[in-house]
Amino acid sequence: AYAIGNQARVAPLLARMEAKQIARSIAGLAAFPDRFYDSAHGARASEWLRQDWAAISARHGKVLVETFAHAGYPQASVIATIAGSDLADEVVVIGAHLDSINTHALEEQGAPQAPGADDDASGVAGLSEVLRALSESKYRPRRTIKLIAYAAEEVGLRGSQDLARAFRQAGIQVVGVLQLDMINYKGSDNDMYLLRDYTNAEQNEFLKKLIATYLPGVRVGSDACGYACSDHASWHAEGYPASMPFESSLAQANPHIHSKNDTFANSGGQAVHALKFARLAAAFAIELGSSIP
Ligand SMILES: N[C@H](Cc1ccc(I)cc1)C(=O)NO
Ligand SMILES: [Zn+2]
Ligand SMILES: [Zn+2]
Repeated sequence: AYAIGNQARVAPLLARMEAKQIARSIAGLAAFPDRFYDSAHGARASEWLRQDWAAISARHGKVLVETFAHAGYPQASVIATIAGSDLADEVVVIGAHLDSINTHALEEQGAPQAPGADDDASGVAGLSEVLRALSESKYRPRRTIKLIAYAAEEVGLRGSQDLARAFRQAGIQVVGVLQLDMINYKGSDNDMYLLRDYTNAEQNEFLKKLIATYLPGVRVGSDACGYACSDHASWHAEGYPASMPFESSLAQANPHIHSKNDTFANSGGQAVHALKFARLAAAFAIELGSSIP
């Protein structure tokens, strides 16, 4: 059952999370000409993130940062693992995708052709801020927590499909998955829209309770993609509980995505919206990571 019982730990940790850190990470990722799954840039972005996560988590001392290579293309997924204590064989996953589309446009003086600031540097940057908060507080969960930046989402959820299948085949007990894909463009009145399709309804209710408990004032709606629109669907397909809180309603989604105009400036030039999602992801990881079994 979903329990909320770690307020004493979660509240101060959320308070230490900052929009400016998320903005820094978005800038680092959006600076690549593209993060296409099959380009040299895309492979370099993966290595950049591995190094960034290793540096962020060094002070924790018990975070393992590794890459997961995929067959057929150079971009690797990046995984940060915080090993659990007494329930270590149960795993909580929070994810985002590292790759961007490739516009195949001529490079204009090296100007980024596919910065993917919102789709999905924002989600990866949100994970980086969760990692920083967990590392600085030296948090030790009961269950194992994995932060995953997936390769190759834009070309058919290929990175997360490899990972979800590998976890299923290894019989890994994933108790919950949260996907952050596009979290920084505030296009609608509500702050978050929980996707109804390819997700787990009970876990979505738990997310609403987490928001009510830890994110007062954040307004939640729901919507449906109508298709497998991000990596949560890969985990759902393997029978794992998955959820995706989205930045806006479908109708008011960021119009700049999948173009060279998906810039940080076009997502408002700040990461205040993304911070809400990063805090939700941290609360999800800690409460599910340490709840009573
Ligand atoms: N298809 C998704 C974008 C996307 C995701 C959810 C919704 I609602 C609308 C649009 C994508 O490009 N993910 O990388
Ligand atoms: Zn996309
Ligand atoms: Zn995306």
